[in-house]
Amino acid sequence: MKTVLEARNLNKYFEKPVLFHVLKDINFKVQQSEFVSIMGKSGCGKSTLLYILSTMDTGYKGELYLNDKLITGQPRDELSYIRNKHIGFVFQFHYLLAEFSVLENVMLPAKKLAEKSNTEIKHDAVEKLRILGIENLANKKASRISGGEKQRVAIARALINNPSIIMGDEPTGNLDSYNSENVFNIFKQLSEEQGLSLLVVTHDKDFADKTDRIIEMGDGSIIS
Ligand SMILES: Nc1ncnc2c1ncn2[C@@H]1O[C@H](COP(=O)(O)OP(=O)(O)OP(=O)(O)O)[C@@H](O)[C@H]1O
Repeated sequence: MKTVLEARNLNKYFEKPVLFHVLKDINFKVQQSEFVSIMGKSGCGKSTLLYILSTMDTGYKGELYLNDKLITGQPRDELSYIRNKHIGFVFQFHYLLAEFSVLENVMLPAKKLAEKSNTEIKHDAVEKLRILGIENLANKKASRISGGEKQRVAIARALINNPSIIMGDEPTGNLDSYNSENVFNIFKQLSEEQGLSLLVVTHDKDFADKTDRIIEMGDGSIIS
């Protein structure tokens, strides 16, 4: 089985207002096609960990590998490239551009990467919308669709560059139970059918119980 993401001995300290050891010897792997959730009480360090795993925060000790490549210590522009190319993000709030169409929103990360023509990007974006069952929304303004639809558009946008892993920070935190289940089913399908790995921070026990594995954090450590 191929390892997509690996954290080795991650430690993180906040220095202000007082020295605080927020992440303590975090070690884990996420395999290809694996759907993993991270749970733990408020303040135990989940967001801090996700910020490091997503390559946004470089102020930590230990090593981070993506597709067996050492990420730690890479220059800032390389990290930005890696983030855009290999990691898809889905947040609690969708951060779609309200005045842009659904299709334009989905195309944006691929335009930023600038490895394909506009025609190819458009074709890919329509394909992602089709996978999510919302190709009929392509030309609607992002401000004119429902909350559940917006989150599906956000997932399509996260998929546009064919990432190795999708990271989610409370992706169902703002949704009702019907739409939460919908998002879960989409993630499950992506892992099973497209071989995508998923790593999702959630407070939703029902959601986490259905994933392949739960990483339980407590007080900055992995406790199970
Ligand atoms: N920039 C910072 N400086 C100092 N302390 C911080 C900083 N950011 C977070 N913390 C502290 O680090 C700890 C972990 O915070 P973090 O946001 O990672 O927790 P969390 O598990 O994601 O919580 P929640 O579930 O409420 O989102 C908390 O005690 C928080 O107060």
